[in-house]
Amino acid sequence: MVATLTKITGIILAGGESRRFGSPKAFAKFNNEYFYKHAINSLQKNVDNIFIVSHPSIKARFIKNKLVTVIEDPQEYQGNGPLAGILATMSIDESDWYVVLPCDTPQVTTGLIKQLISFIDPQIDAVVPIVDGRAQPLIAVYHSRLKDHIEKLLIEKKFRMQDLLASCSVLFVSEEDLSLGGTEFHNINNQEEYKKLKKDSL
Ligand SMILES: Nc1nc2c(ncn2[C@@H]2O[C@H](COP(=O)(O)OP(=O)(O)OP(=O)(O)O)[C@@H](O)[C@H]2O)c(=O)[nH]1
Repeated sequence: MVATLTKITGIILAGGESRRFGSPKAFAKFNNEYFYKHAINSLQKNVDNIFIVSHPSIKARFIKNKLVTVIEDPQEYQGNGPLAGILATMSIDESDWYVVLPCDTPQVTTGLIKQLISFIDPQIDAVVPIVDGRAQPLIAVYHSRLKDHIEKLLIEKKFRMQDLLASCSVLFVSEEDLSLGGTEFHNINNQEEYKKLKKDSL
């Protein structure tokens, strides 16, 4: 729970197809924990509640509890990418801010999420890190006022996170602004990257 009256919800995106990986990435293991569990661990001390947004075929496999709810993408946008998952959560949960995480960055930390939240400012719509010169919109914080805008983008078939970033007020934070361990943003797309992750952690 955060120490202010601002309500913050975590969104774990787990509705992708994992085609390159070959099986649902949320249930790959790192350090004896499912990938999605690492996302929960990094969020739980920083947010008031957590939504996992997944698809019907794997929804039942996630462990739910008082903090964690599992939902699906809106049917009309299933398979259209992360924006639908963010909208699904904003539509049923009333928070001020939403911390978004993918389910395939098992090295994400509580400290990183805490730092991202520390940049929240009522004047902006989103806090998005820039790592290795690239914006990281799937490990970022979004204000609830973006809900109608995200819905409009989806109706217009603008499904890319970039479409959102280009049309709202974003505070981009650099690697220098964040004290990083270096691996927090590493996402796992295929078996080769997964093997390397496990090897490097030995
Ligand atoms: N809720 C939701 N999450 C998604 C969707 N598409 C991707 N994600 C999530 O976004 C993150 C990054 O996804 P990607 O690795 O780009 O895509 P993927 O579909 O999981 O994998 P590939 O099929 O190999 O492209 C992962 O956590 C996915 O589960 C979607 O349509 N809905």
